[in-house]
Amino acid sequence: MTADPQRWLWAVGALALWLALIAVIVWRERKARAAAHARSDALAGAGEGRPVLIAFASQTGFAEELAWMTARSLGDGGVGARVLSFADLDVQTLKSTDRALLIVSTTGEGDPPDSAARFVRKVMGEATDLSKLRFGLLALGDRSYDQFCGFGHAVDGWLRRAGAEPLFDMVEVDNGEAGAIRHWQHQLNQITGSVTAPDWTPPAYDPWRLVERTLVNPGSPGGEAYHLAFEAVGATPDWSAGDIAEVGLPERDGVTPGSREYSIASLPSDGRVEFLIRLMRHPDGAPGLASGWLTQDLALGDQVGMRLRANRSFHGPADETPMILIGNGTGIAGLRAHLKSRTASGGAWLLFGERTQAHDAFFDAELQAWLASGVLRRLDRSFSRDAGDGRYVQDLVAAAADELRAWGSRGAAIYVCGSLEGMSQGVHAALESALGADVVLTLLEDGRYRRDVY
Ligand SMILES: Cc1cc2nc3c(=O)[nH]c(=O)nc-3n(C[C@H](O)[C@H](O)[C@H](O)COP(=O)(O)O)c2cc1C
Repeated sequence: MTADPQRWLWAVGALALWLALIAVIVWRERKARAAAHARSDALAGAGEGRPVLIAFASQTGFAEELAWMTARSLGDGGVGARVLSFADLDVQTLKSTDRALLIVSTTGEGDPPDSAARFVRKVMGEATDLSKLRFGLLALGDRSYDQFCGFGHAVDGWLRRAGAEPLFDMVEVDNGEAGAIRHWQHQLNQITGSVTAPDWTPPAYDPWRLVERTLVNPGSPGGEAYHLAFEAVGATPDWSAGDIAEVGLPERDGVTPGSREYSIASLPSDGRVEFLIRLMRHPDGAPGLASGWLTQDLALGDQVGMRLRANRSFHGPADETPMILIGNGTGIAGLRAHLKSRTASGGAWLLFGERTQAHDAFFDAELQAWLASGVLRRLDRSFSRDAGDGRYVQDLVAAAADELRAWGSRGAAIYVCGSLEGMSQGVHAALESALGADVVLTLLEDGRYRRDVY
């Protein structure tokens, strides 16, 4: 114990500052939730009788988008709806609801979205009687993964075991397939008694023009990575750091191959949407469909169809909250948008891994400028192919355990962007060793550990 009054004053001051910071974070979070609740309440009052509960578990925003479209369709058919994220869903709400529509995606290797982590542990971990509940389930997934709609199946099985009665069989959506979504709309019509098919065509693509393309890693032992910039042909829309762009692929042999999603690396204030895209190659060396088209075939001045999608689960925290950004390869794109939107207030720490310092230190000049301005408090990079280094980003996480704990105790939020295999799993394990598995789970459940991995 110290008797020095000045030290005491410093300690009390630091504690007061910390408490104020936490209060601001909680207040901001509440404000955002209150806005969503207000939107939901307006829809809940749309019809007669008890509103249908619509709950979504979304990692990259698609399930959330479909949840609001579902609510609007019900509202148009005279049925009120209440929209909730799985993050806000509890067993009491389910018990007191007679009809629920659940829209859930699967991430990782058959895993639930991060925002559903608490629901999985607290609600699905316990036996419950939901025999008064009737439900419909829309499961989003992608058949190229081993566990297609893994979380959808887990929720379906759990609800049935709890005695809930399905209104119709689970609708599975493979990679946004329009036919399956139309089938879901058809089921909604059964609920509202409506015969007209609601217009659910996703928002049209807007035209954007390629204005810049630079190979950023000539000579790299890794695949070529390109920095691309597109300007809107019409008005530039608004978006936030963490959001995603869907780029429509051109028709080939009469077939439209759908779209590809890329993390946006810029902000509206840049006046353009920027990406960092790796040219993928097939084993025979042929370029990948989307990355080959965007990085090789498309010429400057050419137009593409693109729509921007809110990816709320990767939006940034309040500016006062320190951010720990972790990523590898082209995953720096989404992290760069966050760095661009930061001020020196909360500051950021970037841990980044690539192959070689000489060729793959992406956005180095910008990072140095952010270090100088104080936005970036600390920069740790590893280069796995460099002699004398050989580390991956997860090794940086492991080596910085003490400092991570210190940032954690100041309320920092952790954002991970990059490859799922290897990187995000390795980083997750390294975070668990550094902070403890319980702490990592709590961070995940509190939205202070967010991931955008692919
Ligand atoms: C990193 C990642 C992992 C995924 N893992 C799976 C999976 O294991 N099984 C599956 O069916 N779909 C998987 N998907 C596909 C998503 O479920 C699908 O894209 C869904 O439409 C996303 O919806 P959301 O934006 O609401 O999260 C994965 C997608 C990503 C980006």
